[in-house]
Amino acid sequence: MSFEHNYQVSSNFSELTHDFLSSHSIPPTPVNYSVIYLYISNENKLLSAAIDKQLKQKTVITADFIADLFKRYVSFSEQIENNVISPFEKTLTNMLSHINQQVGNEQKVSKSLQKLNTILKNKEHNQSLKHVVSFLSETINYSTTQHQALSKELSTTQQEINQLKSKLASSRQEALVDSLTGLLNRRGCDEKLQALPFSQTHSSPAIDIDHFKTINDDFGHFVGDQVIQRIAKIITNHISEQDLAVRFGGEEFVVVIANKSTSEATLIAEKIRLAIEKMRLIRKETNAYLPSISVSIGIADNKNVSDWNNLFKQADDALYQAKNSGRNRCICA
Ligand SMILES: Nc1nc2c(ncn2[C@@H]2O[C@H](COP(=O)(O)OP(=O)(O)OP(=O)(O)O)[C@@H](O)[C@H]2O)c(=O)[nH]1
Repeated sequence: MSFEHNYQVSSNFSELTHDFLSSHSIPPTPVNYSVIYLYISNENKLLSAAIDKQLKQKTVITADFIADLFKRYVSFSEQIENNVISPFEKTLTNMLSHINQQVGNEQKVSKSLQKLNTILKNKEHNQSLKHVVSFLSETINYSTTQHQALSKELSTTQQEINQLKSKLASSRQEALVDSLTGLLNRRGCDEKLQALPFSQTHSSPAIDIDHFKTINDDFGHFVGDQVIQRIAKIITNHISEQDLAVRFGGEEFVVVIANKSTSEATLIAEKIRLAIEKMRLIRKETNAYLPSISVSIGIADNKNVSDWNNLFKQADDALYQAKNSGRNRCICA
C-alpha cells in the first residue's frame, strides 16, 4: 500500500474523510480517521468492501465496527504510521497553522475596529457607520471564538497523535523483545543483524541449559522461569553493548559477539559458563539452595559460512556435541 498522491490529493481525501466522519456522526479520533481515510482513498480494497457493504445495508457505522476494521486491515503499525498517521499529521499541522494565522489576523482586525469604535463614540452623526463597525466587531469576535475552539480541538488531536505514535513505537519495540528475559527474541535478532555487516568477523555462542526439564519437574515452572531470567542476566553482564543476546527458544540462548573470532568468543563463553555454574539460587519458601545449574555452549564464527543462519546452525551443531560429551562445557565448531 503506497500513497504517492501529491499534497492536494491528500488534502482532498482529508476533507472528504472529515465530511464522511461528520455526516455519520463519527468523532475524528486517529483510529476512526485512519480507517475512513483508507476507505475514501480506496487504498485497501477489503476494508472498502466491508464499509460499502455496511452502507448498502443501511447499517449504522459504529465505533466498534471501525475498531474491528482497524484491527483487521490497518494494524501493521509501520504502515499505519507511514501511510495514514504521518499524512494526517501533516494536514493537521497545516490546518492548525492556517487557523492560528487566521485567529491572529482576526485579532488585528478586531483591535483596529475597537480603535475605530472609540473614535466614533464621540461623533454624534455617523450612527450608521457605528452600527456597521459594531456588527463587524461582533462577527469577527464570533469567528475568532469559533476558530480558537477549532484550534483547541485540533491541538488535542495532535497530542493524541503523538501519544498514538509513541504507543506504536513502544509496541514495535516490545515485539522485538522476549517478555520474560528482556533479551531480543528471534524477530528482534533478525532486525538487529541487518545493521551488522556479515563481511566482518563475528562469533556466536549457542547456550542451552542442562537438564532444565528436571528443574521444572522438581521445583515448578515458576522457579524454571526465574532460572531462565538469572541466566539471561549473567549472559548480558558478560557481553558488550555492540553484542546481541537472544532468547532463541525455551531454554536456549544465542549470543552474537561482534567483531570477535572464535578464540576471543570462547573466553567470554567460558566466563558465562563458570558464572552460571557458580550461581546459587535460594528458594524463598524453603530457604534451601537449588542444585547447581549448568549450561552447554557451542561456539562458531562466520569464517566459513555464508549467512547468519548457517553460523547459528554451526554453533548449534557444536552445542549438540557439548551435550553429547557430558554437558557443562564449551565446544568450538
Ligand atoms: N519454566 C520454563 N520452562 C520452559 C520454558 N520454555 C521451555 N521450557 C521447558 O524446558 C524444558 C526443555 O527440556 P528438554 O528439551 O528435554 O531439555 P533439557 O531437560 O534441558 O535437557 P538437555 O537440553 O538435554 O540437557 C521443557 O521441560 C520445557 O517445558 C519457559 O519459558 N519456562
